[in-house]
Amino acid sequence: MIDLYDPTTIREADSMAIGKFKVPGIVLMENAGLEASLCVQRLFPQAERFLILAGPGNNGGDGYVMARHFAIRGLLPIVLLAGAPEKIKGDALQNLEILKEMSTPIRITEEMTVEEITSLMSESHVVIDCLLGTGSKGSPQGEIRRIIELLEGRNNIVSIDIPSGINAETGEVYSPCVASVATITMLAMKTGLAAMPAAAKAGKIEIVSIGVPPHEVLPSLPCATLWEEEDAIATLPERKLDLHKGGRGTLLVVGGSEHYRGAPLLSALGALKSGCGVVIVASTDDVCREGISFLPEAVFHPMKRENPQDLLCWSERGTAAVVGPGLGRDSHGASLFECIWNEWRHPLLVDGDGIFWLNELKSYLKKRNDVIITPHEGEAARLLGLTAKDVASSRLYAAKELARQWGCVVLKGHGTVIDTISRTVIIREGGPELSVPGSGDILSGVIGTFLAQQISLLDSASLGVWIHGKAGQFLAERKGIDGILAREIAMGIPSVLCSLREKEKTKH
Ligand SMILES: NC(=O)C1=CN([C@@H]2O[C@H](COP(=O)(O)OP(=O)(O)OC[C@H]3O[C@@H](n4cnc5c(N)ncnc54)[C@H](O)[C@@H]3O)[C@@H](O)[C@H]2O)[C@@H](O)CC1
Ligand SMILES: [K+]
Repeated sequence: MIDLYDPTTIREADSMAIGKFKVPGIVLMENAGLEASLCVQRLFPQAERFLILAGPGNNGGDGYVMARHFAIRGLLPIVLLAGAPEKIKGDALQNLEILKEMSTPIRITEEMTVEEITSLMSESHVVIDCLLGTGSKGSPQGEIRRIIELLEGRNNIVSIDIPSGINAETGEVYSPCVASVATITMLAMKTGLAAMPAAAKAGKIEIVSIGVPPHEVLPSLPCATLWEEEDAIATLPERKLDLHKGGRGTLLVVGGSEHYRGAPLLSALGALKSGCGVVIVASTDDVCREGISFLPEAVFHPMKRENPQDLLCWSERGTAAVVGPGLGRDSHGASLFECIWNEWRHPLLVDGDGIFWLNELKSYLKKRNDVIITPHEGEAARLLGLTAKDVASSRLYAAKELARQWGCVVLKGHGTVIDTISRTVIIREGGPELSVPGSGDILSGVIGTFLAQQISLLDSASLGVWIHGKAGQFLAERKGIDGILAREIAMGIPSVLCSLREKEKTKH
């Protein structure tokens, strides 16, 4: 698990290092710049010529320290001051004054032609982006904007702390924005570096010390966490030797309609391939009849769509339910959804058409605190009254807002965000191979399986998304990212689980 912190928390940690631990700010900057310069050399051992683009704040200050340390090592740094050099103050100014006494070239970009700047960019082995850091606000303006535009298309940029032009809190990407091959970030990882779309601008991320132990200055609870394999291993349900299929959970899947017959079957397949004990597919007569040959391991309950209460006969045996895959948008779909939402007494996952009905019927629904909703960006946008573009540009914010309304949300898409108001998890496993029809149905079954085994909402959602993503990744490695069928993702899940269990054994 990688802990993530927003810029406000990082600023408070810097203040604590200065105030409580009495480490002067200029010493923090010295450590940050020295460590960052060493890190750049580890990443580019052959590089000799470094172009340091420095903005007016302390991010620029880190750059002057880096330039000095490159010069000490006999390398060739050049510093370009971008944007209002008269604004430079404090620790950054002091480091600039030191550098001015040395022979390192320092130039002001406003006094240079585009050709001069771009040829320096091309001649350098590494361009170092110290334009904007965690103190930046909104889209880059003025001279900094012009310089970022000149960086477009270069593949030798390393950003310091964050790529200039991202929002380090929300993961938003402004225009223009630096796209880096690596980002060297100070003290701890920023939330915006892990969240899409900004994560795609950061490249490889390295964390360097500012000379104080992070746990001494950062709060014990991070603002968000980035899940890793060890988290999936730690969350796996226990498997005793005398395990009975009831111990693997009993999941009710409610969905399917005239035109969407496959969705509940794929959800059930996802559940069975994730180790669910009993899966009951409650659907139309047709789906149940045809479903038996597709998935004989499932139990089928042909629904009386005019009498949704009939489904509640599974309340005794069932331990969780998924409602929505292919449910349909006719009045039967509405009454089935309303019945399950208001009367099902076990944890519930709402996906697909269930999310449509959640939005339509919200004023008729009882308050529940045991529900996971799994919208993609378009569905999230409808729930929030925003556009899909708004949601895509600020996924962390959208997930938090949905969690405020519904308790636990899985905002699907690359860099899935899971939010329960008090906790935020980001999962980066999986890629474009997962954007295929039925992939979300499989995911609903995977998460439903863990919910049915009494794992918490947050852990069920995180484990389900991680495993689904990893199964996609394994497939992509063997078959590429095009032409994957949703059922192949499900078929890959046992190998993912097996590899997690193997690693679990070696840990004990
Ligand atoms: N003690 C500390 O606080 C430490 C800070 N460090 C560095 O300091 C950075 C934060 O420094 P600052 O708070 O000075 O902030 P920044 O260096 O991020 O930038 C603030 C400056 O940029 C200008 N600016 C803000 N938004 C802009 C925009 N959209 N377009 C153009 N100009 C804009 C502001 O006028 C201000 O002068 C960190 O990212 C890190 O690199 C490190 O040196 C470690 C220690
Ligand atoms: K930067």
